Amino acid sequence: MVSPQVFSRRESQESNIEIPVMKEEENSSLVEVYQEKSPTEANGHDERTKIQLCWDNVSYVIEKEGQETQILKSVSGKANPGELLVLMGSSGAGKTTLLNILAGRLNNTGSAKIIGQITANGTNIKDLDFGYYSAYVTQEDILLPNLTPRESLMFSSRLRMPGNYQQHVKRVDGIIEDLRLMKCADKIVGSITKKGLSGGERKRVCIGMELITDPIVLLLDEPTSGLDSFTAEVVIDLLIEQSRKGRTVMSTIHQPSSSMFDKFDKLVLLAEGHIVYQGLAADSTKYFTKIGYECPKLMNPADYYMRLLHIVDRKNLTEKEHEKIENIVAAYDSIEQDKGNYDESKLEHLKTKHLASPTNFATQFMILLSRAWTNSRRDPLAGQIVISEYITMGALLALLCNNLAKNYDSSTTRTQILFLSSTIVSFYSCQNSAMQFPNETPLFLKESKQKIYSTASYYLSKSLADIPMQFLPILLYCLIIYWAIPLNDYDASKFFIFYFILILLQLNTTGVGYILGSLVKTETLALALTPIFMQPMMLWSGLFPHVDDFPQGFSWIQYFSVRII
Ligand SMILES: Nc1ncnc2c1ncn2[C@@H]1O[C@H](COP(=O)(O)OP(=O)(O)OP(=O)(O)O)[C@@H](O)[C@H]1O
Repeated sequence: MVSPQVFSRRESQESNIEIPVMKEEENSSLVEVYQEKSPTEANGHDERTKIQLCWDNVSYVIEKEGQETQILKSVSGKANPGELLVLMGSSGAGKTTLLNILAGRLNNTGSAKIIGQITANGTNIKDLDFGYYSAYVTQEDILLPNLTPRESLMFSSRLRMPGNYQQHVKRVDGIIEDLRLMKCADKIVGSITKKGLSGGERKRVCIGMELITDPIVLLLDEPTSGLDSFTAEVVIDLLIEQSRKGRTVMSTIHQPSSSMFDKFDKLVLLAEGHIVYQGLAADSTKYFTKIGYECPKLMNPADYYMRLLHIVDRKNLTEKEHEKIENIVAAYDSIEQDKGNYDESKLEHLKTKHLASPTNFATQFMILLSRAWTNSRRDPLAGQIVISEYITMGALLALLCNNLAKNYDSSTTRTQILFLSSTIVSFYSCQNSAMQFPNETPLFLKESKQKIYSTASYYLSKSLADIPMQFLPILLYCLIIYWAIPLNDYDASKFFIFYFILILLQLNTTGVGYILGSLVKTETLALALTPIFMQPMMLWSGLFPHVDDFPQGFSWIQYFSVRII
């Protein structure tokens, strides 16, 4: 077996797009040089496995309020190994839908139906665990903001691939080199609020995260969106390089520059759910000239196609738009060609393989704990805010109630302070954890869909990594109010009981916060949702009214409250 680097060195000297096939004698001599297992080998893929992905008469039908809408209209086509195939078309033409169907990310539901079949080397992808062979790079960059690219890739490799530490390091170094990430490998990824990597670097890291498993089919949704034309071209160059390693690379692209367009191997143009061109990108202008739509000489063909296929209002097509699309579709349909059938019979028949995590629960937990801890300790501001919240509230309470002990009838006030303490802990914990979660939900959903780890290992590791930043502020709060007021005799054991009860409450409401945070997509919504959920829990916590005064049959509700007294 040969490492991918060997392939890339050999192939970079080749200018055409032929898929390199190694001769047996070359292969065996290289085995002696490269004793290390390549990622492909580690994943169980044969080094020479190549996939032709075909889609045959695929339709996607949505049913809404009794009305059926056909998003994809019986489209057929194929993507070959060793080529970069680009999907283009006007907004809403169905590019992402097709890509998602090919990736196996869309399934039949009550309101959506997929018709037709998708095959990989002639086998229906439903009969394969296609995730084993393919990878999908989403339009959004799904990365943890406080990790570096090297750390992100390393955690991903350790979670997804077998091997020892040295093998993971080697694999990650190879990807960093392949994707030209050397300069930024040890910089923090960053986020909207925290400066980090540039858009192009971030996108390359996202591609690297998917290349960790050495997929044979690489699907990408608009990897160049939001990038300037130069950076976008760098991304395209990298995708071409990846395809030359024998991968089948398919990507949707918005508005490529003309020099970028010239680099595409194959082009699939979509209009209103129909494929209207499929073939060599370089031949597309000739084809459109032939059917009566000549691209002006000095115009970027990509711009021309976008204008030609542009529809102002999809629901109300003008007569002119309707006629134009009908003509282009009819011209394409009239071409006699084998559009969606598997024709690379020399490619190996794929066997059903199942995605199985290479790690057990304990390993997943340890890697996830280390990742979550690294990510959260690099965000000191969040911790500082939580500490200030508790210290401020503790100090205010201590200031107002510090002569409580002198007051002979202070039991009511003590009860109120206990209630207030439980409210503070519940609110802050719930709110802070709910706000954290929307940022991590896309990563968690993506990784759990890829069956990289179990939900339990993720939840446990996350809760444990958050503990220091949650236990410490509560300890500071207790130290301030318990002795300053004082809430009890100067008895250390009672102090720890008080602290312990607040910690239990904190763990509980943090869990509630995770649930709320996972229900919404933004921090703002999570913030808005917290009081809606927490306020009723305060209402029936037993302070007003007392549990004994609850309506008959409702006493159970006290257990769903922030009650600690
Ligand atoms: N589940 C769905 N329910 C209703 N409509 C849908 C659904 N999925 C897709 N659509 C509609 O199908 C059309 C095609 O969507 P798709 O995202 O595939 O377009 P696109 O070509 O990728 O567009 P863009 O370039 O703007 O991302 C759009 O009009 C979209 O609103």
